[in-house]
Order: sequence, then C-alpha cells, then structure tokens
Amino acid sequence: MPAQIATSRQLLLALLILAISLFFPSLLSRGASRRLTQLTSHIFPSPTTNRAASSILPTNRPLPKMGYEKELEVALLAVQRASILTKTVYSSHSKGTLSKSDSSPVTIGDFGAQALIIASIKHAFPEDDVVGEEDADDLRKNEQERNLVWDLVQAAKLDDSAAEDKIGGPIQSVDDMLTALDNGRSNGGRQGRIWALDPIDGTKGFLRGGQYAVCLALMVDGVPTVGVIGCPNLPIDDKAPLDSSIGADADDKEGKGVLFGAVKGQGATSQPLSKGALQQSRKISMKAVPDVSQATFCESVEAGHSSHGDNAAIASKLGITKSSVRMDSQAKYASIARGAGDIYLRLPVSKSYEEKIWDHAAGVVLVQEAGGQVTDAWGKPLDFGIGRTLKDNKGVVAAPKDVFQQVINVVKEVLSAKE
Ligand SMILES: Nc1ncnc2c1ncn2[C@@H]1O[C@H](COP(=O)(O)O)[C@@H](O)[C@H]1OP(=O)(O)O
Ligand SMILES: [Mg+2]
Repeated sequence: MPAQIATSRQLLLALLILAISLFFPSLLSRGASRRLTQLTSHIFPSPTTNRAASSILPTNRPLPKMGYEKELEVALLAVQRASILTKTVYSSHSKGTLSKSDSSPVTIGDFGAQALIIASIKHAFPEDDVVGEEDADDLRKNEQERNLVWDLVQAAKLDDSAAEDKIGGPIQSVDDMLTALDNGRSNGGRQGRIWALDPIDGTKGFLRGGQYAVCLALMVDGVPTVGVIGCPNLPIDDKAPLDSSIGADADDKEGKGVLFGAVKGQGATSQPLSKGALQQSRKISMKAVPDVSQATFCESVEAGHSSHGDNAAIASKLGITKSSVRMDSQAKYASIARGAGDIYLRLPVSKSYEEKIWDHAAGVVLVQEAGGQVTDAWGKPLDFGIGRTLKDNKGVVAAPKDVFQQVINVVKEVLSAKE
C-alpha cells in the first residue's frame, strides 16, 4: 500500500514537472529535468532499460511479449524445417556439392533450405522482401540437380502438423520451389521489412563435417530485429565447454542440434532443434568476464575468412593465453551469446572483401540480446541498410558489453600498426 501511495505521488510530481517543461521550459533546471527523466523511466520503464539490466544476469522469468511474436515463431519453424533438410544432405556421402560461378562451394542443401525458408516467409508475410544468398539460375539449367533438390524439399517436414500449417505446408510444385528460391533476390536497403537468409552458413564446415548454421534475420528499416540460427552440430547443453573439438567431431550426433532465437529488446533463447513442436525455450546470456585475460575467443576455421595472425596478436595483447576456438559459421555468434565462449574476432584478410548481410544479421541480434556488443573491427556500427553487403564496414568484433571497449581498443591498435 505505501508503495502505491509513493508511486501515485511520483506520478503526480512527474506530470507537474512535465507540464512546466512543456509550457515554461526555461524554468526547468538541469537537475529537475534529470529527475523528470528518472521518474518517468521509473514509472514507465522502457523495454531497453529493462533489457540492459536483465541481459547480463540470467533470469528464469518468461520473456515479455512486445511484438514480433509471429515473426519469431515463423522464423523458428522455418529454420527448424530447413535444418531437417540440411541434416539429410549432411549425412549423405557426397553432400551434393556443386560449384558456383564465383567458385565458392554450394550444395543441393543450400538450394533446398533457401526454397523452404522463403516459401515459409512468403506464406506468412507475403509483402516482405528477402535477401537470400542463392538463386534458381543453376537449377533452372540443370534438370538432374533440380530433381535432387525437389526430392529433398518434398521430404523435409516437421512432425507437428499445426506447425507445418503455420509455415504454409509443403511446397506444391517444382515451379513454386524455383520461384521461392528466386524470391531471395532483393537488393536490401534502409526501408521496410527485409529478411536476410543464409540457408547454409559455413558451407566449407558443412562439407568438412564441422559446424554450420541455418541463419535467418528480419531487418526493419535496416536494423536487425529478429534473429534465428539453427546449429545442427552444436551441443544442446548451453553449458557444454567450448574447445577445439567443437569444429571437428560433429559426426557424433548424440545430444546435438540447437535452435537459437532473439528479438530486439526481448532477450535471446535456445532450445533443442528437434523435428517436433517448438519446445520451452531457455533464456541465454553472455558470461560475465571479470578478467579479459581469461576469455575464450572464437574465430573462423578458414584463414581466408579472418586473419588468424591478427586475431592471435589481439588475444596476446589482451593477455589471453588459451588458444582460440575455431569453428565455421554463425555458430560462433551463438556460442558466445550463450556464454560458451566470450569474444568473436573476425579481422579482415583482404581489403576488398565485403561481408554479406546474411552472414551477420541473425548473429548480431543474438549477441546484442544476450548482453553483448558488435561492431566492425574499427568500432563502427555495422550498417545493414546499404544493400546486400556491409560495404561500409571491415571485419567484425563481438564481445560482452563490459569488456567490449577494452577489446576494440586493442583491435584498433593492431590494425593501426599494419596501416
Ligand atoms: N574473404 C572472405 N572474408 C570473409 N568472409 C568470407 C570471405 N570469403 C568468403 N567468406 C564468407 O565467410 C562465411 C563463412 O564464415 P566463417 O569463416 O565464419 O565460417 C561464408 O558465408 C563465406 O561466404 P561465401 O558463402 O560467399 O563463401
Ligand atoms: Mg555464409
């Protein structure tokens, strides 16, 4: 009761000061103005204020519902269904490898997963655009490949029929499959709702038998807002230790397969990536890092994607003696978001390479919502609103907020020494 009286007094006082600030702004001292902000944020707490406080400390309270529920559910189900398809290809001997015009690897799994996910998005949100990594050009030319992908697409189903319905059920024809694939040709941009999709991120890891991820993010006016990542080869246990075997022993399927989700302002979660209905998700958060020298840092397996030498120099300047954990794909973002690792370093190798938005958008939401910060290697915010690539950025650094500045200072030192 006394608390209620105090709150109504505070409310009256806030309204009074608000009225003075509107009609006689010059009468309001800076102190009173600060008090007004404190009072209004206490009485009408903003989602961001709540998140900042809760993201570092895990809580068992359910996440508040504040919009994008349908987007998150559709994205989780779409990624879950596409992951069933990628697992089929992963288990096959040849893994259905094809070669793309830029000589990067692609598999029938990439095409099938993209078609399934875009069909799901277009069923639920027909007006939305999609920036997808693949298109249907190769499949239109090659009947044999097209048939292989079609067989995969028809076979990938969720066990839960209500869930299947939410994402539009099976794709009806080969033509619909090709149309879905081609619906990923959006050029991106600063306005509206645009999904960024990497059907198999870390294709090299996928082919090597390591980590890979099915990644989907919704960007709203250029801001990554919903992020979902399926990691079929990560341990379900969020607390499983992260060591160098993580990128190598993925053939052992016991206890593996995680589905991560996050919505801006609402936190991040994980749950098992099984075929059935979505399960009760667990809230995830980054680990506190009281001493950065004890941090675990992750980097690409491929030396061509991220400079192992620069990453090692940064780790050494931070006093980190543990060797890096190398793994492919956005499984790195997911792993630090759940506190299995701490820092993700992606120092550019080539000056000309432009990072693709589908390689980062989902991971960025996950890390931010788990209490972390992500920028490029110079500390610049990643700009997802200028097209299919992050052309105004170089490299990526992700770390818990508390140590972020310390890390980025050292990254800049190492980069500046090379200039
Ligand atoms: N030179 C490069 N620098 C950074 N990333 C690259 C480079 N070449 C390819 N990639 C992308 O890195 C991603 C995988 O990253 P990781 O090393 O973290 O697993 C892939 O999506 C791949 O894109 P692509 O699929 O076009 O080959
Ligand atoms: Mg990729």
